[in-house]
Amino acid sequence: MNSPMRVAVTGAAGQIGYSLVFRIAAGDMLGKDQPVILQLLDIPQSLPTLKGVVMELEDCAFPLLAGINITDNPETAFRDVNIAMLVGARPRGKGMERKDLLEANGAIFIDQGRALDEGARRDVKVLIVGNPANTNALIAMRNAPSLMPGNFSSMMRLDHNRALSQVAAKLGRPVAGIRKMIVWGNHSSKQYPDLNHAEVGGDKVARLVNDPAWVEDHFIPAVQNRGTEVIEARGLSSAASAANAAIDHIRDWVFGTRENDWVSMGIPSDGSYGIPEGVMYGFPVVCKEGGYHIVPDLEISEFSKEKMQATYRELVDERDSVKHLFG
Ligand SMILES: NC(=O)c1ccc[n+]([C@@H]2O[C@H](COP(=O)([O-])OP(=O)(O)OC[C@H]3O[C@@H](n4cnc5c(N)ncnc54)[C@H](O)[C@@H]3O)[C@@H](O)[C@H]2O)c1
Ligand SMILES: O=C(O)C[C@H](O)C(=O)O
Repeated sequence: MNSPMRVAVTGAAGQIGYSLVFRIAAGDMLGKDQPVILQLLDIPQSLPTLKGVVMELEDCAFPLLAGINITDNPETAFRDVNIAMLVGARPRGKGMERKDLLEANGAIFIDQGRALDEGARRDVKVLIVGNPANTNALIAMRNAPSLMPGNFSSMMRLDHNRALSQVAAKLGRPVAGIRKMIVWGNHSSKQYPDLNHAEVGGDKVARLVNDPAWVEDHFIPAVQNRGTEVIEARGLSSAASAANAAIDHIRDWVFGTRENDWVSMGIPSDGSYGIPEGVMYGFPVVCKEGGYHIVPDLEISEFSKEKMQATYRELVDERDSVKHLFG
């Protein structure tokens, strides 16, 4: 058996937390031979609820669960962590855009960035889920100057999985056969789900779909607006699918993406594909040996370039509105 890995989850008493922590403890994220210690953070008002979650974790008698700590102090939560999943933040309600949450949520990521900087392992993998995830991730990263930018990521995987699912349904093919999907940019309604490079069974998805109107008028808006649709239907934002995407994101980052495929991750932009440095942007990445690289040399159409720049511009606007929160 390996020695335990420490996994911090913030907002652990919330909806996503309730779907996430049980799956981590069951070994769905780090493997069936990897013990975990859960370091769960929430605000003082939510600690009574969190104690109930801990009781249930105990009652599952998970063989891989080597310890549980709960706290309302980010420094305690992030001490020596290998993985930090920053979920805790307010969700949007009906009629809101995710960026409307910046005011309420942005400041959370100052203290959490500082606490990661102070206490996390130097090779910590940080995933920001709390919305607006890309810009919150930028705030955390900018408040953690002693960690590398590459330690930080934001979640595009739910959008990526939604896009896979839309294509699988359109083609009547198993979702596992669809490869090389991309969701570029911001986790917002301006994101750009791009199926131009996607393949199934060696064929190009775009050729099999053969319906540009479906791509523009159905596929792209369906993926962009799926979060809103879930909120309309449930009265609450996506939780189980978000937790599932967070597990997929970390699992692939740790163990690598499958052969001949890639995933979408929000990562610090480095100038690739005409996206200047300075934002957290969804790119196609291959993960390997605990790291990742952006998939190079993809041919980008004029239509795609325009959409990629539009989602970039929104990220710049978000960044400019929270500059005062950077360390
Ligand atoms: N990136 C994505 O794809 C994606 C998908 C779904 C939801 N989200 C976002 O994830 C966040 C959480 O969603 P949820 O449905 O679990 O919400 P929720 O309201 O059910 O839970 C949020 C939890 O965070 C806690 N919290 C608030 N401030 C905190 C702080 N400073 N430190 C620690 N914990 C804190 C709350 O007490 C609560 O327990 C929201 O911002 C939501 O919009 C992102
Ligand atoms: O839409 C939301 O606000 C929640 C989440 O970001 C989602 O995409 O489901």
